[in-house]
Amino acid sequence: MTVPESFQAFLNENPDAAFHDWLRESAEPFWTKATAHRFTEELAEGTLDPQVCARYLVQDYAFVDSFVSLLGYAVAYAPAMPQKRPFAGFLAAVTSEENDYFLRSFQALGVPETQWRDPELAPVTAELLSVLQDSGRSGSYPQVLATLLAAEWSYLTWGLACGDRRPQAFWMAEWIDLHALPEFEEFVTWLRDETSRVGAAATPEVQQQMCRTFRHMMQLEERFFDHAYDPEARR
Ligand SMILES: Cc1ncc(C[n+]2csc(CCO)c2C)c(N)n1
Repeated sequence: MTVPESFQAFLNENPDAAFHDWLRESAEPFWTKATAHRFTEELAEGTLDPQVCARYLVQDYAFVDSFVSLLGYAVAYAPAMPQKRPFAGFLAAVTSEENDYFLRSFQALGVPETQWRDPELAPVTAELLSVLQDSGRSGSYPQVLATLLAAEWSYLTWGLACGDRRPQAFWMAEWIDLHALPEFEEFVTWLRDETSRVGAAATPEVQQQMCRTFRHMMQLEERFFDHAYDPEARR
């Protein structure tokens, strides 16, 4: 089944659909591959190889650092206080509790400081960082929304799919918790509604750009998980 190229055509076929439905469906098969990946399944089952987990977290620490800057752009570009507030609240959370999680995990997994502080970036990480940077510098609120929503909504989706499975090891259990907490779900639900509000009112050109960015992000999210298993793979 193919997804209509424009949001208007998608709406004609699905009159009750929201803009974010079009984004998600247009991002297949990557959406499903990124939200039901072997990595998150092994995380939930507690069978994830600590070395795979360490490799992932080192790259992700670099990712989250750039992600925080993108949230800063969201605060700047958001039209008014009702939108700035949720971004600012989330920004505060990501720069406090989450940073602490990474540092404790690096210690428990035996990752030396030189490695997490100044890691050699995998090609997929470098590509992700440049998408974040380009979105941030674009000056476009819709573009920032599409990028943030891809990263957040996909993580919430696998987080909720873990259900109540929590392995013994804190570096696995807490990584699931971070992406399944009610506060996180509340923020992502708000972000999804905000993206749909802005996307539905945007020009067809801006809608296309949001759709391309969301799909590209999802492709990179899948490759990001793959990399933890096969760091030498080149794609
Ligand atoms: C490659 C990659 N993509 C998305 C996320 C999701 N994410 C980035 S920052 C943040 C805030 C709260 O955890 C969340 C959910 C990630 N960690 N790594």
